[in-house]
Amino acid sequence: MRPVPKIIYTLTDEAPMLATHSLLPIVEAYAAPAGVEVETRDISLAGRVIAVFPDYLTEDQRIGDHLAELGELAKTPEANIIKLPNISASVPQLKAAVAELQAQGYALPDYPDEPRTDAEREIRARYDRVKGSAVNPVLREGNSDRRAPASVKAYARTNPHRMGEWSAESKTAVATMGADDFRSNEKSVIIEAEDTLRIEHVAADGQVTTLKDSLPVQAGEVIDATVMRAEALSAFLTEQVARAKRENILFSLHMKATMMKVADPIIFGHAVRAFFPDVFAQFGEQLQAAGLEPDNGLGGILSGIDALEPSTRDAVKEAIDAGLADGPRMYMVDDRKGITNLHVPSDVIVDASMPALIRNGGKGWGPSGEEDDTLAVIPDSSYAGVYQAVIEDCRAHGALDPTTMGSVPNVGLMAQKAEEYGSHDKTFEIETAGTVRIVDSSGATLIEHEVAPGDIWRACQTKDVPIRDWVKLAVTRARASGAPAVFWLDRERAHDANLITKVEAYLPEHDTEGLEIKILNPVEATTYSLERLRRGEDTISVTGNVLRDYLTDLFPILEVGTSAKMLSIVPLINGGGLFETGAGGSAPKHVQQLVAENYLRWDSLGEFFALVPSLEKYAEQASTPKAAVLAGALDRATATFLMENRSPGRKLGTIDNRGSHFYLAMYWAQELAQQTEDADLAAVFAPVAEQLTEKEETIVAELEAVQGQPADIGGYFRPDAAKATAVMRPSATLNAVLETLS
Ligand SMILES: NC(=O)C1=CN([C@@H]2O[C@H](COP(=O)(O)OP(=O)(O)OC[C@H]3O[C@@H](n4cnc5c(N)ncnc54)[C@H](OP(=O)(O)O)[C@@H]3O)[C@@H](O)[C@H]2O)C=CC1
Ligand SMILES: O=C(O)CCC(=O)C(=O)O
Ligand SMILES: [Mg+2]
Repeated sequence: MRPVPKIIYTLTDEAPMLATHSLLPIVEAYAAPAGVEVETRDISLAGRVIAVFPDYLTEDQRIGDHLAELGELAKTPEANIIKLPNISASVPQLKAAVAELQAQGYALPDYPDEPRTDAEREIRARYDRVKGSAVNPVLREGNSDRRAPASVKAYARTNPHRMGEWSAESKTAVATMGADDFRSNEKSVIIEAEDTLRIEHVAADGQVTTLKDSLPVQAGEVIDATVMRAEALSAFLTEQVARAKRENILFSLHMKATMMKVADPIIFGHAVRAFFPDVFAQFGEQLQAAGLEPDNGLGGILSGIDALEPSTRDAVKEAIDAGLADGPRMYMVDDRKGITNLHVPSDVIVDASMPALIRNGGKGWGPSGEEDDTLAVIPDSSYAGVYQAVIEDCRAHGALDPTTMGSVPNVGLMAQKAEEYGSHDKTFEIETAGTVRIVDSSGATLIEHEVAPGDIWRACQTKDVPIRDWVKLAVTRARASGAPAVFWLDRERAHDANLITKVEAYLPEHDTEGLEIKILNPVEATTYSLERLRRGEDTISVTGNVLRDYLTDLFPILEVGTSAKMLSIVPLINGGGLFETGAGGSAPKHVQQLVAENYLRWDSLGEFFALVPSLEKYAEQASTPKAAVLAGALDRATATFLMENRSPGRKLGTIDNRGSHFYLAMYWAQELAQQTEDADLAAVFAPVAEQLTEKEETIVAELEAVQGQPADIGGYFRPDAAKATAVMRPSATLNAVLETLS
């Protein structure tokens, strides 16, 4: 028997999770009369921690492994999952979540920084399953289609967001290595037949150590390996610190330590060392002995500093202060709290931070709250040139204009952990000089690199089925939109050269008559797309997984001010649907604001946009035409919502997330009451529409009345459900109207 179709709404973290406490009851209430089944699954950071330690917890504390369950579901045609952003935890975030759960009575083990015993290694392995980007790669069993809906572009054209001015004299620049990095050392092969490979280190004396004994591969799969040279990386970072100081601009490092969860924290650690050379020259050994590694940032060192004996502790603090005073001014995460760019590896993630810098006229925030030009350091040169090209374009032509600019939607290759995003279980920090090689089952070496201690070696894999599907999706989108499609691939890069042969082989499988399809390297593609963008023209970017991540924040943030308003669909390869909400993250700053002043400025447009295709998919999966009626009405309601400008304001006194949900509910009910496709639904929703419309003033007043005082949600990573619901549903009038639907 086939499983009963249902929509799975994910419970995640931070702002989107709080928003769910208000929005989901509306969705459930509206779904019920249409016979649409909606269920939830908990994939929050706290939920995932709980799920991997059942043996440490009481029966009623346990949660099943919902992520694994959804990962299996995503491989079936029945999948219909609405995925909100979740925390991809860095080590400091993971430790904070564990501490909160322990304080709530969950007897979880501490996170072992340096596991020594087998028991500790086993605990660490469980935490490693939760760490970093552990959710998205499991659910993304399809490629990505992210774009700004036409209604959002129309809204931005008439209500443009603020864009900082760009000066031709701006000293803002991107610094990247260009040699001895991942891009320049990359080697790539296409696998001919299914096999199981292994990764080995061969020391100078011939001793062979297995780094990974089983790497199953399929025919047609692209396997790459590359290495970043530690010595060159250190020298490069030291030079950038000096350059920022010399040019008197802000120093900032932009990485993705949450997704590249092995390589990027190591690179982050190198940057901390480069910024504070004296700290590590003088106290490196003591810090290491106390487990205070720079990979978890300056914040990790400062928070564990009491482990040092008092005189050393004070001397380290002094040396850090001296380093901050002597070095260039640092780009700040929060200047009032003294949180620098190098405090926490997850605070400044490249996808969200670089566009924010560009949107702001190339200015970052310095230690005294001042705005200034910035040296943005992106060590690996694979994609850094994209940002440099945008910066040069803005310097030459000024800021982009949201009232006239076109759009750059994205078709991204991401299925089955494609490319760099699947590299973390194949990334190694090298201990001894020698070579690292990938060997097939016959013993033949496919790829090898010479390595030195400290080098970061990594392998990536990209399966053939996803590549084929990606080419098809690109053609489908080009046909549907009429825009040219550009594959951002670089013939000079080993992996990309292999992808180009596949793209050239698979394109003829489709009808491309009349379509404009190009292959350009990332810098050329940026320039080409920007020229068109400035002329108001649209250009589809067809990219690999990392550029997908980067560009689906970059262009939306420039075009419509935020990536929260993106439509983000993942047509799953086996026929199901995954509907991501927006393209941004879980907005920790918004939670701080809610707790401080009971105001949540999270914009749920991404959720509204995801619900429409999810309901359409449900209509098809469950043969329930009423679901399609709900979808159509929601689509029209969302357009009204945008036109009437019902998104949350940024500040107290306007409607926030909760008020925006009320308006959506009102417009949605009005549309359902008015439509003529389904008389039953029209009859059910007529009184709801009438009451919501009539009571608008009362409901808005009830929602606004709570603003301005602190709110208690009883936890950050795992709030108390009843408290969070009370905070997020403060309008008795609205709740009573929704109640009539149940
Ligand atoms: N899909 C996913 O699951 C993703 C998860 N993450 C995770 O999210 C967390 C935070 O990452 P961070 O780098 O701070 O990026 P965020 O996208 O969370 O934050 C950057 C800023 O984006 C804006 N923003 C994002 N979404 C919305 C929304 N719906 N409504 C209003 N504003 C929004 C806000 O700023 P402003 O309005 O001031 O511009 C916010 O402060 C991390 O744990 C990260 O790993 C990150 C990306 C994607
Ligand atoms: O999975 C993550 O950590 C972040 C995902 C992300 O930023 C994206 O897909 O745009
Ligand atoms: Mg992203």
